[in-house]
Amino acid sequence: MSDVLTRLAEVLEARKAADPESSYVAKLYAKGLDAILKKVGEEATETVMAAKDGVPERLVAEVADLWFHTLVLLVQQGHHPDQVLAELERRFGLSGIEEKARRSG
Ligand SMILES: N=c1c2ncn([C@@H]3O[C@H](COP(=O)(O)OP(=O)(O)OP(=O)(O)O)[C@@H](O)[C@H]3O)c2ncn1[C@@H]1O[C@H](COP(=O)(O)O)[C@@H](O)[C@H]1O
Repeated sequence: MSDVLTRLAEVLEARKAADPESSYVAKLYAKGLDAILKKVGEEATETVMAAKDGVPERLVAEVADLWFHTLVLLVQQGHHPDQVLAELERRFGLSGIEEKARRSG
């Protein structure tokens, strides 16, 4: 669905076999689930602070960090970003049908 997400997911999957000293992601995997969840929480907080500060470039950078760490979480848990994109597409498809019915009805 998204070329960037697909390629990044491949790299994140490959990092499961990498030396923790050679890679940020491999080091995070080695620290375990709690360390990954802590990063997701920190990046979510940093995203909120960036939005409050009103600096658009910072918000984009923090959301990128947040998305990245949620991707690490998904892959570590044996999932793939395509599953999330499919869920969003399903919801969008549903709302699209509702919207169409509302307009025609
Ligand atoms: N897209 C990213 C990416 N986005 C953010 N980050 C890292 O996420 C961290 C963000 O955390 P913070 O903002 O809290 O900064 P920090 O204080 O340096 O963080 P900590 O080291 O304390 O965790 C930084 O260390 C960033 O380098 C990323 N690290 C790696 N990638 C990509 O992931 C792939 C695998 O990376 P490696 O495992 O390093 O090879 C590569 O393709 C990289 O481009």
